[in-house]
Amino acid sequence: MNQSKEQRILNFVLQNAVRGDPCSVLDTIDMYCSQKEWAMNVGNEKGLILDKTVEEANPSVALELGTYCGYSAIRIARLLKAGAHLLTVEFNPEFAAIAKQMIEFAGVQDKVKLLEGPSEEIIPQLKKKYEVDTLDFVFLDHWKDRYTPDTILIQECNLLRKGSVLLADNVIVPGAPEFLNYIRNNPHFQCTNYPSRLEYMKVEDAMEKAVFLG
Ligand SMILES: O=C(NCCc1nnc(-c2ccc3[nH]cnc3c2)[nH]1)c1cc(-c2ccc(F)cc2)cc(O)c1O
Ligand SMILES: [Mg+2]
Repeated sequence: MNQSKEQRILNFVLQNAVRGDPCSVLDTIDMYCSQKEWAMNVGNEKGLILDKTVEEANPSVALELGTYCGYSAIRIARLLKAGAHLLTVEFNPEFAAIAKQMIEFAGVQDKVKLLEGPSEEIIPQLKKKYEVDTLDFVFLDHWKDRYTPDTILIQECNLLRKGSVLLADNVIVPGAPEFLNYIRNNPHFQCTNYPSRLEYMKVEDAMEKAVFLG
């Protein structure tokens, strides 16, 4: 049975990156996906916006929706302070299996908890089952039509506190118009747009930051 693209990316990392070195894993994924096969990792250009937002938020508890191969989970985890952790949600079992291996190879597995299943099921379990009080940072990078319902669900589950930071990928391509409309017209959020490029392409994309005002 021939390999999936995600398996080829993982194999390229296992053979070419430095075990235990997150930056080496990120650079190797970016090299493969810019030279050999495009893949929907946040990439290095939008990755720098993600880095700055995570550093500014300096979260104790972070949530990522949409793990994919684990690129942004590694990107976030490498910046977390001692004792901080990232919960990342992946719906697709094949993606989850690849991401688990990628995260372990990068050596950040102690900071990352990979949760398999649909976000709409997992979000309501975060307080009781995963012992979350509130989320300091949320990275939205899953199905674009889930950004709005999951942002509403996160609020309904009382998971945000004054100053919680949401960052959404792909608000131009593939696009999340309903989310932009929802979040920019919501008085409980202070929004900032960060124009960028679609990963590995000369195509315009953007990220949207939304700070919860309480
Ligand atoms: O679809 C994307 N990302 C989503 C993957 C995912 N990985 N996991 C999930 C999940 C996780 C829990 C869930 N719970 C419920 N639905 C769920 C979906 N979704 C995506 C697509 C593109 C893209 C751009 C241009 C193109 F021509 C084609 C594609 C670029 C990007 O940066 C993306 O992030
Ligand atoms: Mg994305």
